Amino acid sequence: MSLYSAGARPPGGPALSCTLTLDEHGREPKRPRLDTTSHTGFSKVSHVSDTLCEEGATVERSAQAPTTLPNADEASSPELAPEQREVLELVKQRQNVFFTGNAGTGKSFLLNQIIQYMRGVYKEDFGSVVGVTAATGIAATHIGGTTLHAQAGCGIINMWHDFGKMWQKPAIEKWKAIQVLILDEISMISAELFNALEQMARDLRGSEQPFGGIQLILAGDFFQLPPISKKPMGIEGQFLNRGFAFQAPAWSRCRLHEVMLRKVFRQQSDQKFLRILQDIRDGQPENALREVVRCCQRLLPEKGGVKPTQLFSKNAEVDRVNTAELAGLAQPQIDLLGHDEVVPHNQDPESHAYQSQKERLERNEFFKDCLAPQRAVLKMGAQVMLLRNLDMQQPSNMLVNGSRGVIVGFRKKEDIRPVLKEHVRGVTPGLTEGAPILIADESEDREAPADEKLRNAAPGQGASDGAEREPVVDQPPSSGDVIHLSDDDARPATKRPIADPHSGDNYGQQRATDISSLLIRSILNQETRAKRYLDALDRWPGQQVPVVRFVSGREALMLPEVFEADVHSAGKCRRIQVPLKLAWALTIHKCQGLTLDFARISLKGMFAEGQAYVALSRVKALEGLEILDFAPGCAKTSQVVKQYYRCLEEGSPYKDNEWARMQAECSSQGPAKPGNRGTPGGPPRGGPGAYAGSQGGGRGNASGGRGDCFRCGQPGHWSSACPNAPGRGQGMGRGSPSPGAYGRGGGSKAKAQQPRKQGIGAFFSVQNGNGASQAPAMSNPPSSQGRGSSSSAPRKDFFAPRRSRGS
Ligand SMILES: Nc1ncnc2c1ncn2[C@@H]1O[C@H](COP(=O)(O)OP(=O)(O)OP(=O)(O)O)[C@@H](O)[C@H]1O
Repeated sequence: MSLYSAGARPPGGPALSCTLTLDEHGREPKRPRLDTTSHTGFSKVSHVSDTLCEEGATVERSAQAPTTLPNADEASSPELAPEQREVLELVKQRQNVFFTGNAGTGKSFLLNQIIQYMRGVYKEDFGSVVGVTAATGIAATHIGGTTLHAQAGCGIINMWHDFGKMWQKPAIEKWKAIQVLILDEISMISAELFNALEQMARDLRGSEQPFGGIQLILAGDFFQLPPISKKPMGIEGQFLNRGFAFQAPAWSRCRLHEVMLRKVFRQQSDQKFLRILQDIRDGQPENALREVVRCCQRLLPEKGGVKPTQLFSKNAEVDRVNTAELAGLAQPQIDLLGHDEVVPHNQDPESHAYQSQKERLERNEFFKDCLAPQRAVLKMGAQVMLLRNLDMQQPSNMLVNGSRGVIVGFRKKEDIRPVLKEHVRGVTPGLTEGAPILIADESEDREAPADEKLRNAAPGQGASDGAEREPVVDQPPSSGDVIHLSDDDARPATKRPIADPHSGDNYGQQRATDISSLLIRSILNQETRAKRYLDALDRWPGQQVPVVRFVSGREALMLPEVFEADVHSAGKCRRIQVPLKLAWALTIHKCQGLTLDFARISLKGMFAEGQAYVALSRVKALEGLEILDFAPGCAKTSQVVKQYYRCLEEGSPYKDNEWARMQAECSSQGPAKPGNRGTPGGPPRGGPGAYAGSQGGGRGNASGGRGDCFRCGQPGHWSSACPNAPGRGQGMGRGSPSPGAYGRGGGSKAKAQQPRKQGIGAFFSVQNGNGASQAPAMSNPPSSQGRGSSSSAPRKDFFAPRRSRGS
């Protein structure tokens, strides 16, 4: 089955042939379409190749997964564009799909449709069977998912051995249960990560099928932001996050049906802007940018009191703008300090191990990098962004990491505690579903005007001492069913009962109702959850909890959340803080995936390929765009990506030497190449497993284990025939000898004589075309002699011709 459209020549590519056949169900294929009103410049609208049939290869799914998903009414959306429908069909047929297209072609929109469909199919199992993920937290917000890292259970990968976390029980269970993996913004997933996860999925699931038989639904646009690769620090085992996902051997292994979405929805009302964006995307930005600057270097007015979102390339600019905007609000400042703590693995405070783990944890970068600031400085009216996913079980109510809103009030901790306590006891005090939200208003009863209080406040008060200034009780922007009480709702109930015209409650009940109705819905009557929030609230030093009205119209109390990071072989770092960040300005990396009505964009300091394109393509029309500054050469396009898309258009396999180059880079710095099974002598080399072993206390030394099974660490067999692999008897959870427990050698296939200690180290290998495991490209292995170099030539599977694209 092949679908091609006849049409114009792709930029730099040959004219496309037109081959249309009926599919295997005898359906007429979707007609190729060229949308003259909003074309992306690609002549081929859809590219679906089905070499699974052509090559006689079938992708085996896990036993419990049906081969074709049933129809679910939810997904029969008449609004989908033809290519979007094409993708949905493939999804229903349980094919692996990658769909791409210009910014605004509805990739995330379609993912949401697919997710809705999957919910209909899997019903209550949806959460465990379908992994909804994106490359970044913010991108995940648009599809109600989580980051790929969180779903995978590996967290942020700094070292190859971090993949070892996936051998912990919860992660293994997740990987075993999952049948579908949805991943948005694939452009930001590196080849190294994609390859590693594909390998890990196979190992964890005990299946040699691509991704262990999980159905893959990948979306993204490689012309947008690339993966953030890391600077080599000369550290053994450092994970550099290199390459585009399509450069990974795993990409071709997954036999993806590639579909190009062609209709741009976002800018469909502004053809001129659409052409400009296309030129920038194509790598011909000079005239296009000149035109943008000519049209848009002017001040955009506020709309309904809302300022345009400002986009910058760097965090420093974002912070500067947010701080200035906050200062411009004539409202008292509320300083909320977070609670930081560390939890060493070792539980004996007298022990040396405890002390050293504690010190390591205290110095950990988590406390610098944590999204939630140690000191959150907020005001009424501040534009904020949510840093957590909340109420994910309720699609209509969902508040996701990245949701933007405005602070409309504060509630006192002392008023919230009793309400939470009631929920811990399973009682919902005074809560009526859909009860009106009560918000304090400025009143004649107030002791002093807010700004007067601010003037009276001692210099520095509330800034660093953890004591908040008086909360603002100003009238927030109004919303339909909000009742503005002329009182501070924190006032003791006995002092001034106020009748609620809707419920007739007195003030005391009303206050509880107010707080209850503002609570994250998933707390209601869920004792454990309520208890967790109560614990966090008690440990958090702040006294005022912000109420945020989100763009969706929902208002919610932003109770402190626990932000936590696992630090390998040391313990946990923790911060308890309200999950909010100022958001008048955002970095361009944070805005990928957003559609903005109007934006003020700085084109200065762009450092990544695709960055200018991402920034500019957020808005719908030139009239909604203000350019702050401009630097020549700000719009960069990746030549690799251009070539990849050319191949996609032509239906030819994409090949480059990048994967091999990454490996050569390793071997040039040391004689061993990743993937080699050990050479006698020397420390463990040759792959993350080896580094994990070495980091994990010198396991995998010269004395043993080279050539050990990558799965169980035992000598005498290869991982592909591991008798201890999951699904072949023995589980691989904590406590069983996990591959990560052992270092791996490089070089020869000599079997180790001595199994090493067990533990949860890292393990990671790449399967070559013959099913033999090899380690992936490593960065900066220290040079040493005696390491194998037998695989210095590019491995066959890295360059295996992709299945034909059907022409
Ligand atoms: N079939 C459709 N019908 C109506 N509107 C659509 C459709 N598909 C997408 N849209 C709208 O087009 C806009 C852009 O969609 P979306 O954000 O999903 O695009 P995208 O391809 O994911 O963009 P980006 O690559 O920039 O993240 C959204 O406002 C979305 O609601």
